[in-house]
Amino acid sequence: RYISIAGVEDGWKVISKMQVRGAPAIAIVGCLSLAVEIYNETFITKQMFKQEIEGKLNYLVSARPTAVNMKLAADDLIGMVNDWVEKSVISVTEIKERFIHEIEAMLEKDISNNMAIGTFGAERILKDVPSGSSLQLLTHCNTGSLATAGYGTALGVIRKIFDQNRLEHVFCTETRPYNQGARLTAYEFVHDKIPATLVLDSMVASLFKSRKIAAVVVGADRVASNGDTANKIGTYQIAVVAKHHAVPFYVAAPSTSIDFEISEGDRIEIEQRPDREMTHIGEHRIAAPGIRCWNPAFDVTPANLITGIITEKGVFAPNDIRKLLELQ
Ligand SMILES: CSC[C@@H](O)[C@@H](O)C(=O)COP(=O)(O)O
Repeated sequence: RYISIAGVEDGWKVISKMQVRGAPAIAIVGCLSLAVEIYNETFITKQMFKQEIEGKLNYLVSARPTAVNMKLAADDLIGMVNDWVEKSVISVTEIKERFIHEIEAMLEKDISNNMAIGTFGAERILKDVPSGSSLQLLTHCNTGSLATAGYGTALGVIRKIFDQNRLEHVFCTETRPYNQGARLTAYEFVHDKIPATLVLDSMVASLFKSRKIAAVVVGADRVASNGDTANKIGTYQIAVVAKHHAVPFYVAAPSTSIDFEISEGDRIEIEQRPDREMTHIGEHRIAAPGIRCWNPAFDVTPANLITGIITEKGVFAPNDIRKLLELQ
């Protein structure tokens, strides 16, 4: 479904209600909602522009707390505006135009990041299988075109392996309780005619036992500087089970999902979602009335369960992710 977004208030709502979701898409839609809002506004002074965009970007950051992309985008944009404001040669109109241009550029940058992640990830995963043979993968949640500006992160890696005719099959988890796997990832696989099978979250151990899964590849909402990774609830238990079955476990994430200011995963704020997402499917109640619920939207996979973090700059061992800073 297409939903019109007239400004920041709409942007905040679609993010908070998860009509738009996925860490990169949250940042891009949030920032675009601000671009739309200011497009027809006239600013008298640079200070007025600066104050307005700062307040509104920080408001957008508050829509969902775990994914870091919106926060990093807000910090970058605020930093840029501060620089431009200090340069007295630039008019407020020019600052506004540059600001909107920077936001539009996020779309193209995200797609090119995802293509690079796809290439690096495919290369790494295929290195471990005999040349010319095809492989089976598992993914969790949705990390595709519907979670990014296009192509996808973990799903981009899967697309790349498929494009190279090396994908025998991919399994996607249902991803309870919001069912991003069943609703979105499955949709993208069917749409692109990628050979795929849906499994329940509780089937992963059995899947590893009964099928030869070459690797797990998932996305990230926030990677801490020690490589601990927050991603959709259920990711951690897949990583534990993957370790038991000696299945390599990869996180695919652009540098816009890496938070070098957070030292370890325990410091990442985990969003709690409403009980209703667990107790109901659509309008239909499935849980016994009166039962209490615990509904964290994300969990943190410790770095020692992660084989590699696939970024647009290459694949890093989780404890080496800080090397990415040297490449920026
Ligand atoms: C490229 S999207 C990466 C992550 O944002 C994704 O794996 C995920 O956990 C999404 O959670 P969601 O609650 O649907 O926003």
